Formats: sequence, C-alpha cells, structure tokens
Amino acid sequence: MVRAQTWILAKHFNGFPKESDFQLKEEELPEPKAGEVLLEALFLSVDPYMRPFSRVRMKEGDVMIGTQVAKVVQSRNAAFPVGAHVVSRGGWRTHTVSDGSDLVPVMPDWPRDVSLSLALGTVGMPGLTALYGIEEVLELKSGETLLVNAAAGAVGSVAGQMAKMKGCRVVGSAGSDAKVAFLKELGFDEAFNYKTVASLEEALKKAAPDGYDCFFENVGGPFSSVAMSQMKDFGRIAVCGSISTYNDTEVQTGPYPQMTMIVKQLKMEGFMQSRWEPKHPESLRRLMGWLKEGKLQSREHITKGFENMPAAFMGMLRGENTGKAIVEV
Ligand SMILES: NC(=O)C1=CN([C@@H]2O[C@H](COP(=O)(O)OP(=O)(O)OC[C@H]3O[C@@H](n4cnc5c(N)ncnc54)[C@H](OP(=O)(O)O)[C@@H]3O)[C@@H](O)[C@H]2O)C=CC1
Ligand SMILES: CCCCCC(=O)/C=C/[C@H]1[C@H](O)CC(=O)[C@@H]1CCCCCCC(=O)O
Repeated sequence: MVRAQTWILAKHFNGFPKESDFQLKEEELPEPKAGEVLLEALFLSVDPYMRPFSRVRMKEGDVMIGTQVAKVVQSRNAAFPVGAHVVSRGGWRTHTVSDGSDLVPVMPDWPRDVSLSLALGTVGMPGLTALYGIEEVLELKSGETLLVNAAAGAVGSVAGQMAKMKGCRVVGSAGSDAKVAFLKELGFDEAFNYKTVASLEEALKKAAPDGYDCFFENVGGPFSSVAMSQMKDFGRIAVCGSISTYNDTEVQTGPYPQMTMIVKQLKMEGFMQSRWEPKHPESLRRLMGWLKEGKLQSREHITKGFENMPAAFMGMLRGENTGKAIVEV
C-alpha cells in the first residue's frame, strides 16, 4: 500500500487564489491491477491554465488538474516498465495508479545531461505551444518584427528565441527589470518592463517605430488593445493566452477590437498546441536539438516540495517565475 498526497480544490475562489482554497489530502492507493502502473511524481508543472480551468471545469473536492513527470515504480503494463519516465496528466498528486491511457513516455533517448523537468517546459507543452504559435499560426518570416508579452515565461521565452532564429526583430515585455535583462541575454532586440514604463503605447512605439508584423499574445486585457493599435496593416496575431484576465471577478469589456482589425485588416487566431498533436514527436526532437546546439536557452523557476504546490501556483500568477515554473517533489 502506498500513501499518496493530493492537493484538491477546497473551494471555488473568486479573484486571486489563496492557500485556504486548496487542501492537502492523503489517501491509500490500491496495488496496480493487471494493465496498470504505479507512478511516483518527480516534477510537477505549474501552469496558468489551472486558474481558469479550476473555475470552469472543476468541482470542489476534485484533485487539481496538472501534468507531471513521473517514474514508474510498479508495473503490470509491459508498455511502461519499472524505471520508465512518463508525462502524466495525473494532477497535483505524489503517486498515481494509471492504466497507461493518459501517459506519454518521455522522448526516447532523452539526454542524461538534460533535466527531465524540461519535458514540462522547453521540451514539453510550453515549448510546443511556442513552436506552433510561431510556425503554424503566425507563419513568421525572416525580417518581420514580432511582439511577445509575458516574454520571460515558459512559452514567451521560447517564442522569442525561435523568432530570433528565423531572423526576425523581436520585442518583449515582462514584469521586472531582472526579466528584461534576461530577455536581452536571450537575444531579444528590445525589451521593457510593462509595470514601470510611463506609457505602454510609447514603449511599444519606441521599440518598433514602424509597427509590428506579428504579435504573440499571452496577456490579453488592456495590453492587447494597446498592442493591436500598433500592428502594421495585414498584421497577424496568435492568441495563446490571456493571463491578465484569469483572476478577474467580472468579465472585462471593451475597448472592442473590431474597428482596429477592419482598418488594419488584421488576422487574429486563437490556438492550443493539441491541434498539432501528430507533429509532437518531431517538434519535440527539434526543440531538444536547438537546446543541445545552444540555440535555445532554457530557464526554470523551481520550488522544492510537493507541499508548496499552492504557493508555487500563486507565485507564478504573481510573476515570481522567470522561465518555466516547476515544483520538484
Ligand atoms: N494556448 C495554449 O495552448 C497555451 C497557452 N498558454 C498561455 O500562455 C501564457 C503564458 O503561459 P506560460 O508561459 O506557461 O506562463 P509563464 O511562465 O509566462 O508565467 C506566467 C507569467 O505571466 C505573467 N503575468 C501574470 N499576471 C499578469 C498580468 N496581470 N499581466 C501581464 N502578465 C502577467 C507573469 O510574468 P510578468 O512578470 O512578466 O508579469 C508570470 O510570470 C498564458 O496566458 C497561458 O495561459 C500556455 C500554454 C499553452
Ligand atoms: C482554460 C483556459 C485556457 C487558457 C489558455 C491556456 O493556457 C491553454 C492551455 C492548454 C494547453 O494547450 C494544454 C492544456 O491542457 C491547456 C488547457 C486546456 C483547457 C481546455 C478547456 C476546454 C474546455 O473544456 O472548454
């Protein structure tokens, strides 16, 4: 018998979450039956979508949604032998019994000198999101100017670096001076702290006086309205996320984008990486290749201890992470 710890949604929260909205529970897991495996979590992902998802798709008492890199510690399923590493959608749990249907083996030949936690970040879902946003949605071309917001995070930092690899001019915004310095290290041409600039409009104009061909949108809300007004005619916008609205207690209204979109003849498309699932194995190989060649830098913000999942989640929503937010069990 294994005692598993889980974090459950104790209470539906309005606005910014607090520690008491989550509850740590213990349960005894049954031995795996034929076809099942027992997993032990090594790293857990801390993602923005957990916030809106908990509101629209979860009941009080549900285990918090999430992915993790886990090790198979008992196996009655030949596809997942003991010692194998998998990405599991088991949620905020230390141990999980799974029939294998929700498991994805970590990429074969994962290099020994690359932390497995990157399977939740640069060589995982956020990296794939950046890649498809740049290549499939924006179809970014050499010489174009790209704006990325939340640029020092898991998705934004990969999107910006990919754009540099493609020969683009890249402007990034982030919420601290340290993050701005990080963006410069990554090769961004211009970067600014959106919390301290006197005028967002002026900062965007100064960074790209001729406007933006493409916008990798992670933030939404008022940032989005200001940025949209600085797109070039026929500009393209990939709507990846809207984190500035996830804790809203009331739905935000206008300014409405239609007039700007008509006058500038913009194209705007929302997306999730799951649309291109058949391409994932090849895309992950490309991301790992760039990492190993030193073309892609990866930073993680690691919080130690499963007991700190809520703190890490709230910290990410406050912007404490540079790079991918991870909890190491
Ligand atoms: N469509 C898809 O398939 C996917 C979409 N996403 C979306 O991409 C975005 C980035 O995700 P991810 O890279 O994982 O997260 P990050 O690693 O970027 O972490 C979140 C960051 O968002 C920023 N942030 C928080 N609140 C605000 C706010 N009110 N205004 C502006 N910025 C804020 C903070 O950085 P700062 O200090 O700069 O404010 C924080 O560090 C999110 O919107 C997420 O929902 C992510 C994965 C998949
Ligand atoms: C729920 C709001 C999502 C905001 C954007 C975002 O961060 C999306 C992330 C997805 C990522 O591609 C991997 C996922 O599992 C994320 C969440 C998908 C939620 C889909 C909800 C659809 C629904 O049930 O209506």
